[in-house]
Amino acid sequence: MNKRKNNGYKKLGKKHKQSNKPQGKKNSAQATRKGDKSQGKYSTANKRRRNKKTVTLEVTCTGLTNEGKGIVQWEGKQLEIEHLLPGETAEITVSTSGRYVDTELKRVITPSKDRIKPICSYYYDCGGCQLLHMNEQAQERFKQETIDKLMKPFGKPAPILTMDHPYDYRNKSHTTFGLNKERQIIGGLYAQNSHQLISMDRCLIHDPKADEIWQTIKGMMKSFKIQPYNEDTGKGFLRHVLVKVGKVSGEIMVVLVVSSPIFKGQNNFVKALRKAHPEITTILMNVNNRDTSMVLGNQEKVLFGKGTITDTLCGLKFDISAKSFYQINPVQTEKLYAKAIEMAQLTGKETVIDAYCGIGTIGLIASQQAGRVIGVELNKDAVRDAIRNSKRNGVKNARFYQGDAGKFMVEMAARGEKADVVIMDPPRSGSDEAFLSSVVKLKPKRVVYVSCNPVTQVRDMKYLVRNGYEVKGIQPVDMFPQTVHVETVAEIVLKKEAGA
Ligand SMILES: C[S@@+](CC[C@H](N)C(=O)[O-])C[C@H]1O[C@@H](n2cnc3c(N)ncnc32)[C@H](O)[C@@H]1O
Repeated sequence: MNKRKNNGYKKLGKKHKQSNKPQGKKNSAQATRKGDKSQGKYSTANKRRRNKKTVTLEVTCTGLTNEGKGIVQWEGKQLEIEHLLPGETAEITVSTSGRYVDTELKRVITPSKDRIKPICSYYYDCGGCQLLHMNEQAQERFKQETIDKLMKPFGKPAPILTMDHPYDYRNKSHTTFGLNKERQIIGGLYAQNSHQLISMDRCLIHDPKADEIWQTIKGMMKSFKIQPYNEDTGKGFLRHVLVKVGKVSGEIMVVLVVSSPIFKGQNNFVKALRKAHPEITTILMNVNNRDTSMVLGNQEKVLFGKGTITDTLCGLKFDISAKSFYQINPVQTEKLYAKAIEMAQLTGKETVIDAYCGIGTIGLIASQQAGRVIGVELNKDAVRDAIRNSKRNGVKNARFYQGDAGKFMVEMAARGEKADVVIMDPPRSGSDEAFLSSVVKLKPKRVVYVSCNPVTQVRDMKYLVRNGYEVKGIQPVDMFPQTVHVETVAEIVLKKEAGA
């Protein structure tokens, strides 16, 4: 789509493919069929490999990209080197083929004082975390500087809210299974940007209980004659295990994502899993028989328990379904939501729209200080959870609707309805013009924008600023320690002249 026509609402393309491994480690993300597909045709990739020229260089890192990669200059080009830190000199290899550039960190010659030995032995292969080679202060500095740089058009963000114990925080994990060369069952995570399975037994940011559970399942597979699913052949049964943990309630959901609805020995399997882990409160089977990188399919069956878990956040209780979104770091979520509610400046009278509301968490917390709350969310299961959560918490002034938030807002604006505050928390792709143009028509006095992707947030905030709003404050929250990701919440207010 034409960029001008689209006002910048388009996907960004990747110019160079770069892969780097430190200390001469082999490139772990050697593309499987699927991995290759995502980067272009096989023939192009093969041709590229044949024409590749490789040089070894000694370089000095001058800074970090927003993705935490070290920046070095070479022949007038900026190269991005994974796991290299500012000020470090290092030996790297640069392989070129046409316009493609591959880089690899071979050896750090003068290490930065910020460099630490990663405490995870899978770090350089896995790719799930990107900052384990930096100490905590350097991670904090990197995140703050990245957000400061991106948000510069709107003023200086507040200091990032960090986490005291930045491990074990993920309340949701999904594990994939496969066979190794000896045809033994392995389980773990995919290498970054690939479908190469990295066998592991523990992820330091997962809830430890979740890792124990999938390890048990892996151990049970042989005796229950359960084969791991093979994406290339479409054969096998168990694709993934999804575990959701209620950090406050202790309730645990296990979802067995399988390729077929026929689960032989299902009852005995459930019995044996519950015996090994009596702490599991519900077990589901999700059937995903599509050739897709999506974890969950549409068909779901409860094998044990109520099919949801309940957890407590900001003093309210929330039911969470397998397919519903729930923030993955509840400790930091409480800080994030507290900031969002503070920025909304509610007095008890306002009409608040909770857009992209998920299971209704922000809206229901806001309802305690608002006149009424209207929530809108695309995912049917999440809306069902939100309605149930409203009743469960005795909330009388909140309504939740299923649908596209943009379309919902267009219809609200067309009916001439009013809203005082819009709290929006879209997915990584950000919001869209339909939604934002309707915000401009509805003229809420305040917009509180929660985002897990500051790049799309900046794009959307620029739209609002061009159309009568100003950004009053930005609060980054470290919801994803050890990774490059940061959550931000922004306070955006209608300028007096625009509201008149
Ligand atoms: C980042 S989550 C936020 C959920 C919730 N606010 C929370 O804090 O838990 C984004 C939510 O937007 C929903 N979503 C994605 N696209 C949407 C759309 N076009 N309209 C409405 N909701 C959408 C997703 O299903 C997801 O629940």
